[in-house]
Amino acid sequence: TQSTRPQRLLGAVQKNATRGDPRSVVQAIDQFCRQKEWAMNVGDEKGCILDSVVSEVNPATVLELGTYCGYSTVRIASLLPPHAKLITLEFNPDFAAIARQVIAWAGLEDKVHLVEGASGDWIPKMTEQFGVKTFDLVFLDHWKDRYLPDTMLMEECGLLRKGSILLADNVICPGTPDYLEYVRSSPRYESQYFKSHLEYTKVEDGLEKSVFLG
Ligand SMILES: Cc1ncnc2c1ncn2[C@@H]1O[C@H](/C=C/CNC(=O)c2cc(-c3ccc(F)cc3)cc(O)c2O)C[C@H]1O
Ligand SMILES: [Mg+2]
Repeated sequence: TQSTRPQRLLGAVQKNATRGDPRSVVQAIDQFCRQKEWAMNVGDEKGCILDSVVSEVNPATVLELGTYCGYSTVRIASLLPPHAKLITLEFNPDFAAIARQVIAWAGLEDKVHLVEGASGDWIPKMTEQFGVKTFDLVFLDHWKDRYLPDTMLMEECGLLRKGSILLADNVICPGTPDYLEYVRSSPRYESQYFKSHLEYTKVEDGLEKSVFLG
């Protein structure tokens, strides 16, 4: 039977990356996506912006919405301090299965909790299930029409504190117009756009970094 693109991406990691070396996993995926098959990972160019925001925030608690194959999960987790926790939500079981193996190959399973399910169902359960009070950093990279409703849900559930950072991928391409309008016009956020390019292409895209002001 035919393999899927995520399965072929995992194969490239297992073939070209060194077990326990997150940077080699990231490099193997970027090489696969540039040379073989495009895939919707945040990629190397926007990935450097992601790295700089993670390093600056130095978060103890991170929430990622939309794991896919685990590329950004590995990038983020590899930069976390010792006892920090990254919870990543993925509702497609096939993607989740691939992501688990990518995260394991990188040797980061102790820092990552991959939860299979929909963000809308799990955001309200974060505190009771994982003992998380608030998130220091949220990386939004799931269905683009879910960014705004999930942000409002996180506010309602008290998961954001004064200074929590939201970092959103694809605010230009494919685009998240309602989310962008919200974080840029709301007095409760201070937003900044990081211009970049759609992963592995010359098309414009960027990340929006928004600080929750409480
Ligand atoms: C609500 C919810 N809960 C849990 N997991 C969720 C979820 N919604 C999606 N997910 C999971 O996240 C992943 C979805 C990500 C959606 N990302 C995209 O659709 C996406 C699309 C492009 C793109 C750009 C130009 C083009 F021409 C074509 C594609 C680029 C990107 O960087 C993207 O993130 C996989 C899915 O199972
Ligand atoms: Mg994306």
